[in-house]
Amino acid sequence: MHKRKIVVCDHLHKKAEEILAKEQDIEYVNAADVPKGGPLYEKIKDADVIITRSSTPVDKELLEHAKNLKAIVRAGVGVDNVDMEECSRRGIIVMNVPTANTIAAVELTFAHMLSCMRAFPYAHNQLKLERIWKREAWIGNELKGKKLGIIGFGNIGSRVGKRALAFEMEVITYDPYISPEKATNLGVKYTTDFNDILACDIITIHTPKTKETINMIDREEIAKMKDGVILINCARGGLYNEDALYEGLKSGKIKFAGIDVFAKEPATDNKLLELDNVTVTPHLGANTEESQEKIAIGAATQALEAARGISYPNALNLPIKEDEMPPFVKPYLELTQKMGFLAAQVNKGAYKSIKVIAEGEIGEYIKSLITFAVVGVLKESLGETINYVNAEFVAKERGIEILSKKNPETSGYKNKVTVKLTTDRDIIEISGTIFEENVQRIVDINHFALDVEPKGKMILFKNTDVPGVIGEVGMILAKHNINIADFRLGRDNHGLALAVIIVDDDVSKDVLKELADLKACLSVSYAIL
Ligand SMILES: NC(=O)c1ccc[n+]([C@@H]2O[C@H](COP(=O)([O-])OP(=O)(O)OC[C@H]3O[C@@H](n4cnc5c(N)ncnc54)[C@H](O)[C@@H]3O)[C@@H](O)[C@H]2O)c1
Ligand SMILES: O=C(O)[C@H](O)COP(=O)(O)O
Repeated sequence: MHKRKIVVCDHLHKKAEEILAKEQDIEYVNAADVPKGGPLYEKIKDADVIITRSSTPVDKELLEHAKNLKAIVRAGVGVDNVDMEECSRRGIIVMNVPTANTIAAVELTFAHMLSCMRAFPYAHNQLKLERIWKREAWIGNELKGKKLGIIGFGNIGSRVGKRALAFEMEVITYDPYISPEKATNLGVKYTTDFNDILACDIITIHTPKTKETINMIDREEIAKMKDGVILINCARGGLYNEDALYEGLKSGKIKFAGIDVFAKEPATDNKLLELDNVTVTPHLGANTEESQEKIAIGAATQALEAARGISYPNALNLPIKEDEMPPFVKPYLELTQKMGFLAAQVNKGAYKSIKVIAEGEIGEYIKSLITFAVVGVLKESLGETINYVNAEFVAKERGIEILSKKNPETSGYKNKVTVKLTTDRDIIEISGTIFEENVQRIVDINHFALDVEPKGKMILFKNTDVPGVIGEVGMILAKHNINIADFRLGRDNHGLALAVIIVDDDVSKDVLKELADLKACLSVSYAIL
């Protein structure tokens, strides 16, 4: 039996191994202790799926060594260690395991906040390491009554807000991507003015690391803050500019900072460590037994599903989210892919453009239809290496123009999709619709009206519409023991006809040649759907 290989690249809770190691169809490799770079590349060179945490940089170099990789499971939330664009270009699906570590990160945020308020680690060290009992040296402050500014009000930020209210703090949040009610319903003030956050006593950030959020707090922002402000970062290093943070802490403008994450990790030589008004932890936001167990179960289960090609839960770079679409859309997507595949088999040549025309309500899903059409067309030449993630990248790289048109007006069908494939040799246009009960039908090929189920072995036979042709075609097929399962004919007003003949048996090149040699034949092609 061919086994699919799953490699775990970082330390996970033992539950992951319990789930993965017992599966008969899976080759499980634990590479958590394998050094990054060459030794790890050796382990992952034939992996189907890898599971990583933030310590494995999933960059171009790693991907270059993982030629068989189909999916990556990031056992956690942040995917800033993953080159998403490169993964998409290569058709690799990236998933994360959101929410499993939310509470762990929320509670660590409070650990830092309280530690900053009471200089907890310094008092602790003085007593424990120096055996000095000096109570008067450690006068702290209380959370009660302080104003907390939360940047990013997602899973973690919102729960930090909820708990801060229990500490009787005044809470305000800045997150332009949520509805204000998400905050106000909890009793948290919502602002679109970042200055309101900068005016707070304590500021904590809970956004992902993106182009927009890197250096979100820099010298300029720190200058606007209250003297003696406290800053917490349990999200990602670099969201607060580390040089600016260092200067602010050194000058006393920032009274204390609680930092779990660093721009470069491991951060053993980070200059923030020299200061005596920071509390630091080595990226422990997700490190609780509870959170790691949940993450391990989630990551292992997702990796199994992906390795078996069953599903891709929490996929981040899939352009199509089928579960968010109304049920009528899916059959159209499938039909569109089949029409693309049929078009590519019938119109062989160098692809110039792929156009999708959608009529009716289905037009709302034109982007997804395009993806499916492109996958259908390119599957003919690229086989299984093309998928919904890399389809448009690959098409662009090959210089294939992708065109689309939405037509709210319909031409007799409630919804209709047309795939038009232009190659250096020909143009083919195939239209299809879905009838009641999800029945897929091709209703037009190059302006010949037809009614064909897109399924099985199909001969497309174009001829001058003269008597006797059907008989001649039937005779040739019978002579070669090819059984006709269905015969559909489209005719135009110019004396031409197009037959789509569905057959039960394989059709050889010789048979196609015999058909092509018939006097009335204008073209013949063969496709298997
Ligand atoms: N220290 C750790 O170990 C640890 C653990 C878990 C998560 N994290 C980090 O915390 C981050 C947040 O996690 P989450 O689960 O709450 O994610 P989430 O996606 O639920 O929330 C992120 C929030 O940030 C907001 N946001 C994005 N860009 C913004 C911007 N420019 N300004 C303001 N808000 C913005 C989003 O709208 C969203 O509401 C993760 O991306 C991860 O990097 C760190
Ligand atoms: O983004 C996350 O989920 C956290 O930063 C945890 O990262 P880790 O899995 O490397 O601890």
